[in-house]
Amino acid sequence: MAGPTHHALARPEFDEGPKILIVVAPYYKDIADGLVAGAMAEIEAVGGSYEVVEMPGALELPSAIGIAARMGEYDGFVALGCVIRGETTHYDTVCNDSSRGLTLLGLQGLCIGNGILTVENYDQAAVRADPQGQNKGGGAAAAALHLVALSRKLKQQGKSKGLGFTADRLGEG
Ligand SMILES: Nc1c(NC[C@H](O)[C@H](O)[C@H](O)CO)[nH]c(=O)[nH]c1=O
Ligand SMILES: CC(=O)[C@@H](O)COP(=O)(O)O
Repeated sequence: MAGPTHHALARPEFDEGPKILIVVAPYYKDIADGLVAGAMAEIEAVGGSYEVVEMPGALELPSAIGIAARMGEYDGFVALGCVIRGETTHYDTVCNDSSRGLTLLGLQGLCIGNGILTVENYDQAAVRADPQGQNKGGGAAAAALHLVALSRKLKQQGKSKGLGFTADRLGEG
């Protein structure tokens, strides 16, 4: 069923292309491939670069980002995967804990786009993963890029005002 159109922000602009880590769980491979394609295109569109790492399932994505963030190499992260409801309550665990993990990392200052689909069936996932469809991979990348842009802007403002910037992000300091 068609719903209201979502408003998308204009793409942020960068003097220096951001380096993004795409962390994907190819638990449903075709779905994951569509999500990654959409994310790659969005990052390329702003002159950014990316690397891709795979994890077994959505539950591993927050941990993988937490580990990678400690390297201090990436400006932002995109978490991609798909959770389809099964017969047991495991669906709720995977959906809720993957989302909670990403949110907690985000609140610590990491720039993360959440592109983990949480759906009832494969068809719902397919239309959301398709870069020519709902393009949720591209949307997750766009979210990460907007956070990177905000982070850089605020750091720059801090510098121009002669303020020290507190290195309180994971992987800094
Ligand atoms: N059921 C789904 C999973 N389950 C696997 C978990 O994410 C995790 O890998 C396992 O519990 C080991 O820690 N993962 C998905 O990405 N999608 C699912 O539908
Ligand atoms: C996401 C899930 O929970 C699913 O893959 C697991 O299915 P089930 O609840 O039937 O074990």
